[in-house]
Amino acid sequence: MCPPPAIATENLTKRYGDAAAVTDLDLTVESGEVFGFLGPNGAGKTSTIRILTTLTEPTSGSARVAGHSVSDRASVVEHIGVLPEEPPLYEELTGREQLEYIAGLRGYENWDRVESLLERFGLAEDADRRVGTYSKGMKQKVGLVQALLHEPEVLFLDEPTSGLDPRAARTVRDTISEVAAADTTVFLSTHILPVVEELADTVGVLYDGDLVAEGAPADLTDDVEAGSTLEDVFLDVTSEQEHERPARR
Ligand SMILES: Nc1ncnc2c1ncn2[C@@H]1O[C@H](COP(=O)(O)OP(=O)(O)OP(=O)(O)O)[C@@H](O)[C@H]1O
Repeated sequence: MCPPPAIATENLTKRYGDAAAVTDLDLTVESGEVFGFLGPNGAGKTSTIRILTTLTEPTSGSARVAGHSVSDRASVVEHIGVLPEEPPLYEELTGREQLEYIAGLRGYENWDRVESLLERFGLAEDADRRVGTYSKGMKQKVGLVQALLHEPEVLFLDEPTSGLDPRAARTVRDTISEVAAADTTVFLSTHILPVVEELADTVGVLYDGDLVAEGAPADLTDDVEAGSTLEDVFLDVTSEQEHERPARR
């Protein structure tokens, strides 16, 4: 029997006043896959992620994550890890204290894993310095480690390689491959399309709150023309939409 999808939304809608950010979104992400969530600025990606991670409520429609309704915040939060655009960190804690604090909140006491992740992300030497003294990239790495520390079923990553140097970005991509190989579902939102091309099993393109293309990267690129890239798909789909629909806002 197939496991239930890791993420399933039905008619999911988010409005801010009169402005629609997400409109009747029907999205299914199968368990264990890496889903690349693309879309131009303002398409509604962050709003969708905020609903799926229970940070905001939908205006209408429904969503389930790891088998639980997003209205059941406690159950969803237990099964997910989140790296938002701005990682939530306590500047006054050291890197190690930050991770120990988050691990403690989750009742996760595998300190060896904390140490090995610090090592892996090149943070071990600076682990006893305050987070407030870290560079943007170091904060991003601590944010990622705290998102995946407790081995969540579903990992939400919003621009995970933002601000990282090439070596750190490589570590992040390798880490995503590894957690995906260990059956974690990864919901990956990024504008860096080669990362999606490398890692995603399925890609969805959001435009003005609607899902306008979805499929395996190779199928989507074949639909444009042989030899094209995901960037070509993105440009093709979004310019088609620009011509087809009047500005909604
Ligand atoms: N708190 C808010 N109040 C009002 N409007 C909002 C709010 N958050 C988002 N929006 C609007 O909703 C729409 C979708 O925004 P969202 O941040 O979800 O897009 P995005 O795809 O994540 O964009 P980006 O790629 O630029 O991060 C935009 O028009 C944005 O201005």
